[in-house]
Amino acid sequence: MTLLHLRDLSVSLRNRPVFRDVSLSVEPGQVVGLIGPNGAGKTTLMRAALGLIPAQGNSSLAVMKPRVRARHAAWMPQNHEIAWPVTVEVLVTLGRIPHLGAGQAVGAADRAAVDRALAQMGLEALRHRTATRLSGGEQTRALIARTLAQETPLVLADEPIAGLDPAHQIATMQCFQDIAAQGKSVMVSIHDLGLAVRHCSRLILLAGGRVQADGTPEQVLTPDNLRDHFGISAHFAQTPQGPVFQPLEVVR
Ligand SMILES: Nc1ncnc2c1ncn2[C@@H]1O[C@H](COP(=O)(O)OP(=O)(O)OP(=O)(O)O)[C@@H](O)[C@H]1O
Repeated sequence: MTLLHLRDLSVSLRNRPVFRDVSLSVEPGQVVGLIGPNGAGKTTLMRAALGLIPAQGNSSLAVMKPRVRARHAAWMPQNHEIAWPVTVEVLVTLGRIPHLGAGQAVGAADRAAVDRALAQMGLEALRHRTATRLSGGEQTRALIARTLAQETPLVLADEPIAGLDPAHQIATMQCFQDIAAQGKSVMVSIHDLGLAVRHCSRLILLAGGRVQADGTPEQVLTPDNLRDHFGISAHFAQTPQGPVFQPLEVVR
């Protein structure tokens, strides 16, 4: 079952084309890293795929009714600010709203999903703290937990690991791999190519208004693509500890 299908998706913002004719499918079991330089259109692509902004072409998510879509795809936006001074537990429980009927109270299954999400993000000790009084990285983890609590087949996350410490960056990417191993999929925009090559099964390189490459990290992070679309050179090696990618120099 395809979890996301985009066909010829194009977006212009204020009459400026951001990207055009993007076609792709996301199948179960994938951690898809959406990569590209600043302003390439990664956020815009995910928002258009979700139907949050107008687009030309087709997105299988955008045509769903909001309630159906919220059970199919969870969305973590790039802005990691929390608006309300609720506890972490309450914030994460908000992820269960798509699963509740009108007026239906949170039940045992919802509480279990919240507990799982808190554990996945290592937030048990913070569950009764006021979310707005957490550190920036802790707030980000709470928002990831809310997204996970939705327990959808597909997760779309916009730079979720930005601002996390190294251990939590790795743990979060491993959590996404665990989700994919359950037959779900995660699409994540990410600037840290070192973590992307280690934890993403597939990379989609968006640049110059187009998908420039789509495949395994080895297929996408070629010296030519790194030079042409990121303006860098890099060291990319397979090691006994897995693939290691280190950006080296700006080459333009
Ligand atoms: N509301 C808007 N109105 C007009 N232009 C916009 C708007 N939002 C984004 N853009 C433009 O669309 C382009 C793509 O922006 P987008 O945020 O999708 O890029 P991105 O790849 O996510 O970037 P980053 O890596 O910096 O987060 C940029 O040129 C940006 O200036």
